[in-house]
Amino acid sequence: MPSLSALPANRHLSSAFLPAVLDFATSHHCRSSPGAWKARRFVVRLTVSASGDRAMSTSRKGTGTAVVWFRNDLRISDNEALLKAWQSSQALVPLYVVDPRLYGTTYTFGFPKTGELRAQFMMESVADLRESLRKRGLDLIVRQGKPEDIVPSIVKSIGAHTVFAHKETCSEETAVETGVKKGLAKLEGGPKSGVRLDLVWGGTLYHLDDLPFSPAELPDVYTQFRKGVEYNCKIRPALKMPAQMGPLPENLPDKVGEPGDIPNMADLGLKYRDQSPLGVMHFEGGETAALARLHDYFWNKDQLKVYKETRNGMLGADYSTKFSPWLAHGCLSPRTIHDEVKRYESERVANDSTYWVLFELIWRDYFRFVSIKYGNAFFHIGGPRKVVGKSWSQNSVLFEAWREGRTGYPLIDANMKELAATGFMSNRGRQIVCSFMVRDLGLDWRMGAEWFETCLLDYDPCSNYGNWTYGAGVGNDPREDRYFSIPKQSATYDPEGEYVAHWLPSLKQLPQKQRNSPGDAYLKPIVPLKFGMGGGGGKPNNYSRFGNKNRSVGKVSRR
Ligand SMILES: Cc1cc2nc3c(=O)[nH]c(=O)nc-3n(C[C@H](O)[C@H](O)[C@H](O)COP(=O)(O)OP(=O)(O)OC[C@H]3O[C@@H](n4cnc5c(N)ncnc54)[C@H](O)[C@@H]3O)c2cc1C
Ligand SMILES: Nc1ncnc2c1ncn2[C@@H]1O[C@H](COP(=O)(O)OP(=O)(O)OP(=O)(O)O)[C@@H](O)[C@H]1O
Repeated sequence: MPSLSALPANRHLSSAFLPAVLDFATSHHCRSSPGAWKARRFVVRLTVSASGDRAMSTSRKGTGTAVVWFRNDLRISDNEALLKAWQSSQALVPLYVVDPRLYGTTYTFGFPKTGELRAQFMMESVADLRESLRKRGLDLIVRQGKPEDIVPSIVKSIGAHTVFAHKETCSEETAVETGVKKGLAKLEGGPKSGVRLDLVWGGTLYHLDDLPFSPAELPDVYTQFRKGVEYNCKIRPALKMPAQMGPLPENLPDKVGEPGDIPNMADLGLKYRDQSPLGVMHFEGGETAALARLHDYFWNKDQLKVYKETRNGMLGADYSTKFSPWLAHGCLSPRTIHDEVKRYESERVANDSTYWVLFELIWRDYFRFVSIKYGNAFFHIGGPRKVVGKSWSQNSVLFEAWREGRTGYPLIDANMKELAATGFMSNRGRQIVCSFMVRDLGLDWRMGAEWFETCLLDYDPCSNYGNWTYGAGVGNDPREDRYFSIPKQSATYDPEGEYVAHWLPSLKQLPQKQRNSPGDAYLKPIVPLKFGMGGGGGKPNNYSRFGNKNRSVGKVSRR
């Protein structure tokens, strides 16, 4: 079987390569059995005891028909819901439901719930999934409506015994799961009809069942979580998927009608808009593009070995992996990335950088598990820590200036323009604009979080609200007063003003050193900075958790 590194460089994977790419897996095995955390306490141990292999069987012994309901798992590789549906049936129907609520408005401030660029990315991902399923002898049924109505109606038409899907954690998504369950229970025969919704866990690096603590006991500090999982758990290998997964049920069109068109932007009530060519790269939705990016970043460009030094950049495709949009929609699984990191470490080099990609993916896991622990508090103004007594302004003049990139601070304005034009912003930029909005403008952090929810290609409720509550001092951060000084951040991360001039062309005419403090040559700052332009202040943050270049990493490195 060809390995990823044997694939064609600098372009998307050809269809001929895809099935082989999807089947790669490593020989790592998981220590825990499902549900094991329930019986365990959080005990940090320095060794991992292997209690047996947990290789997923890929034989098909099922009966009847099953449905796989695709949600934020728009991939074939490492897809346990798909694999289980295939194993438990003789015929399988893949289904994607375009839920109109996702194209409504955000909860508190009424922004578009899904902006045009993310909607486009999602539909590209669905189209790519359909192509890949067709190559495996299946197809994708696409319907518009509420999953609570559509899933049971498809089940009824084809007489399926089980619906397999991935479990989500936030209340909007879990409410849909509950609705689907209820809809299935209402089918002829009621709950006794025996049609089941089988929700499987599958979007994280560490499996929920393998955690050394229950979600309720999850540590409130990231480092404790990370050490707990690193010392006690093994990451499961990406699942092997069968090369062919057909057949579809006989006479499927007679039962359910045509497979259904993938909506265009007008169908979703949106206008087509392309990502700005000024963006870090063009993000194309779908697993094919995701695997091509993984291959390109790790193997062609060999960037993984320097990731930790470059990851705080803001310009260009390769300062960081750019995996997040694909991860958010499940086009790429973190375990696939992990397997590839391990292969890279054995074939090329293992260093702090190769580890650091996993370190960041553990942050992603952490916020997902935190969302289980804290439920809707994650979205409330007081956050997981239920902070009360802080005054939060909703001043629309300040907010509009922030959102449109007109604050008079080039670093803020450039980042906000990049977000609106491309649906992407660097991690460095996100931290800075969040701090400025909350600490300097004193605005309600939820306005920022909801605007990010609209715009980001990689929007994911857990990572977004987790990071916003963290940045606003109401989340999982031992420090409440994390402040990013704009002068310091500009001097460290954009000393020549290249980034700001890229997004604010009028600054190009200024000498490089002046671009981040242009004085009268740019807009008047909308507010003074909390700690002035000196760049210091009471508690500036040059020592963020995100491991910038000023920080010694020895303490967290496992090596
Ligand atoms: C205010 C704010 C809001 C954010 N909202 C989101 C969001 O909605 N969706 C999202 O995926 N990320 C979010 N992030 C996290 C982070 O900024 C992005 O994941 C990262 O910039 C994506 O670029 P990359 O894939 O090149 O990351 P890399 O630096 O290459 O990191 C690799 C992967 O690690 C994960 N990761 C890295 N940093 C974080 C982090 N701080 N929290 C969680 N996971 C992380 C991502 O999955 C990322 O793809 C947010 C950060 C902040 C400060
Ligand atoms: N996937 C998601 N994306 C964005 N926001 C979400 C998501 N899931 C849940 N939420 C948010 O969760 C919150 C749920 O609010 P709701 O009023 O239904 O419950 P609540 O009364 O606030 O919570 P509780 O009943 O726990 O007190 C809303 O703020 C909603 O926007």
